[in-house]
Amino acid sequence: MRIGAIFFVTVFTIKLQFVLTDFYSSIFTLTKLSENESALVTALQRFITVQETEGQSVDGFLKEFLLTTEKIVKNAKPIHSPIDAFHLLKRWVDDWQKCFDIALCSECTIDEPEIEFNLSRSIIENLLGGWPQQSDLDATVDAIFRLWDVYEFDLRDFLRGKIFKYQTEPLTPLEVIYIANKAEDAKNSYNSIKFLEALLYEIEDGALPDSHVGTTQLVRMIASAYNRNNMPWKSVELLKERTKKEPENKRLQNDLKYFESRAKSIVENVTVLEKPNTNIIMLMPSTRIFYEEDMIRKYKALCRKNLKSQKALSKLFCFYKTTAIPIFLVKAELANIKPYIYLFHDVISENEIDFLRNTSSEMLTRSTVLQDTQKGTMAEAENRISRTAWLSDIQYPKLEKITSRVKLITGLETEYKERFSNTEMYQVLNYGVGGMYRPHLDAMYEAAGKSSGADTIESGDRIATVMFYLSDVMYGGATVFPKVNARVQVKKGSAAFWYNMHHNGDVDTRMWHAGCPVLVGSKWVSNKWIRENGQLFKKPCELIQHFHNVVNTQL
Ligand SMILES: O=C(O)CCC(=O)C(=O)O
Ligand SMILES: [Fe+2]
Repeated sequence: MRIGAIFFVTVFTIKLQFVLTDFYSSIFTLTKLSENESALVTALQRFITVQETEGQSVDGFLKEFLLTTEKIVKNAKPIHSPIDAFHLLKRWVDDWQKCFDIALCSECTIDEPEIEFNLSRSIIENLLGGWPQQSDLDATVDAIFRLWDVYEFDLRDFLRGKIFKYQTEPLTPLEVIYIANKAEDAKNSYNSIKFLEALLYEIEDGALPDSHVGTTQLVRMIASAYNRNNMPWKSVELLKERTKKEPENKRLQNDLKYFESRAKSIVENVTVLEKPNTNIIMLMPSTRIFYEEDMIRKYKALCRKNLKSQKALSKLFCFYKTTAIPIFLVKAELANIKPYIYLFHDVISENEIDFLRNTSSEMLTRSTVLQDTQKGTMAEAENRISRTAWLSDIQYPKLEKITSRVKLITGLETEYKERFSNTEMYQVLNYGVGGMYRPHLDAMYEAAGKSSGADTIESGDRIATVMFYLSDVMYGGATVFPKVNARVQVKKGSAAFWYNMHHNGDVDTRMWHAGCPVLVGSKWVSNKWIRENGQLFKKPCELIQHFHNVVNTQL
């Protein structure tokens, strides 16, 4: 019986049809996790009930966790923000795992509730293609730091679950300390101290509960962090303030004495806690692309502008087409003047968007970052936090209609073929927590850190990009062009179009662009890359006039 049980569990565990290497890299996969949590709750409820009916004592953690999680799952909200993702992953990686560990029983037989409960885990793991790991949680904390760095949202609001006008469940003090510790582990004292200070102020103001962590303990943690950063005078200041409130506290007095002597012994006290250079480069050090500081500064500034009001946005680069424009555009290109990015509104229907997203969904959960690298290069895969699916016009003839529309709006040949093609398959992307695509050029040439494959030799390079927006995003996620100071806001049903190459075949190095980190929402886009092949006798732009009623180039 016992051997049977072990065999049964093992079969379920190893019979994964596909393996998800991570969950954080797409909001879609995180949503799958959230949708399956109620099955875990049901399994835990059943486990507790059976144990109680059998007169066995039930572990206190299980009962308490069930109570809180039942409520959360009942009122489950979509996974929109990094806070939602953090809560979800923390539960799956730490708490649910702890439940199964508690119920793990090597001596049990198959008819015992422990086996049934652990089996339910294997079934769900099998269904999902994996179980979230510590690395998912770490990536989510990284995303929080990256988003704070780029968007500079109010940290105290953030702890209360508020990101600009979006409101979700607050972080618990223990969760904030967890995040602060992760920053400390990454030698990022600035973030660690800022998160702890925000927590202290929130607790002192009564906005967050101080359960589990007393404010005294928090003050001691902050003081010691300042001391580690050669700012013992700051530790002294904090503790002096605190000892006034708790004159009897011996620990505080001891700490104070120690920091006072440290302050005296240090010749040069640091006066300001330096914000580390936590730009997005440092988060993915293995990339082969080196960014100029200026590019990153502009990238961040453009991403941030995205959060300003529509009114402020409309002052930016703005350009309307008339029937006379195409000629003017060609001239502008030849004269090496500012390149243009066209924005088309309502260019893809709800029905087509659903088709692209739904058809990709299953592929997204199967595709791993590694599979993605087979199409591009390692550097390309590391450059973005998203999941990717490729849909071919041949396999899905419904897509041909969209492809002919691309031909109409661009004036370029767009037929998709397996070889010597005018275009590539549709690439559908869903971004993850803080998901982004770092600055890059779409053309495949070497200097952009990409290697070109056989298809590039046969079909030519990516002469132009048409990118459809398949979702709205509440905050963040704009497409920005740091070298030409342009930004395209995410708008469901719109498409952006630009040339990646000059008419002489050289890559247009002004067209560096990036997907800004997604702050709140789930961003879906689809690229249709147009190749050089077959475009020789085309006069790009000419056909735009036939479509000018859907053209709006306001960026
Ligand atoms: O998502 C975005 O805004 C940019 C995506 C992009 O540039 C790409 O997929 O090549
Ligand atoms: Fe791109």
